[in-house]
Amino acid sequence: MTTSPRIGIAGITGRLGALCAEEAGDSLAGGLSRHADAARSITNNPAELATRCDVIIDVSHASTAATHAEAFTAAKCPWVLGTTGLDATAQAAVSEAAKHIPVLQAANFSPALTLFLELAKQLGAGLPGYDAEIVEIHHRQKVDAPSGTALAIGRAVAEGRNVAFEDVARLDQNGARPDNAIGFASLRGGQIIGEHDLLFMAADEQITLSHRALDRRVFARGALMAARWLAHQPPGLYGMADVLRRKD
Ligand SMILES: NC(=O)C1=CN([C@@H]2O[C@H](COP(=O)(O)OP(=O)(O)OC[C@H]3O[C@@H](n4cnc5c(N)ncnc54)[C@H](OP(=O)(O)O)[C@@H]3O)[C@@H](O)[C@H]2O)C=CC1
Ligand SMILES: O=C(O)C1=N[C@H](C(=O)O)C[C@H](O)C1
Repeated sequence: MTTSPRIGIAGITGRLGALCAEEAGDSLAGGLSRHADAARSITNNPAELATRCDVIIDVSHASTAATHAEAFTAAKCPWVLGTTGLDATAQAAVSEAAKHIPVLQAANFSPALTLFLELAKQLGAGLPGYDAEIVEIHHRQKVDAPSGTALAIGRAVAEGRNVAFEDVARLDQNGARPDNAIGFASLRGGQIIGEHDLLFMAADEQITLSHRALDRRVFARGALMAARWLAHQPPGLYGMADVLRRKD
């Protein structure tokens, strides 16, 4: 393989996929869409895209994840998966694929948000007994809620507290909060790119960690950084923190 891997984009017609294609520049080897367009090197066949690429960035739709897992595994093609909203079956297919090919799964490709997750874990560990709530706001077209990032933040807090996320997450549940609960609230409207707040609240003080994506390109640039790194890794399941920790 050359040092600049050939990159394919699944979801190339989408808001983020189109930006990833622009950021890939000359490295772009093709795209995947439900509507093939040979003139633009866009196929509707994931297996075909995989034969043309050294790595695929997937920012499409949760319903495609299991099919993509199978196709990219068969082609031995590294897979950067940024799509959110996967159900348990799709997530299991991702984990299975990572036994055979390099897979980098990240709900948020922003470098700052990646560090936010580490801070969330630290705050979870350091502030036992504080109520933790996550508020996220996105554009009116977003299909999944809570956002993948909000869920990742919740998982980081739970990990810091050494509790099982499934036991403490209050998804779609209001009412009184039991100890250790992690609450979620989602707002949708306009063209907001992505806002996440993590609040820790006690009777006598409160701390809030906030992230605002101001330009969707922050995700596209992070996805490209991840793809160029993942193309040279052995099979396994990676995250954005692995990319930021790289020594090169
Ligand atoms: N990891 C990260 O940093 C980020 C992740 N995301 C995630 O990336 C994904 C895409 O986001 P975004 O670009 O805003 O979404 P869009 O809806 O703009 O794009 C998704 C593309 O996926 C394709 N697609 C394939 N199957 C389906 C289906 N069943 N229903 C709808 N679309 C389908 C569509 O292309 P076509 O019609 O041509 O097939 C569509 O253009 C989401 O899961 C989002 O949460 C978003 C931003 C940042
Ligand atoms: O759909 C989006 O737009 C975004 N999705 C990701 C998520 O679900 O967390 C990341 C980002 O917030 C934008």
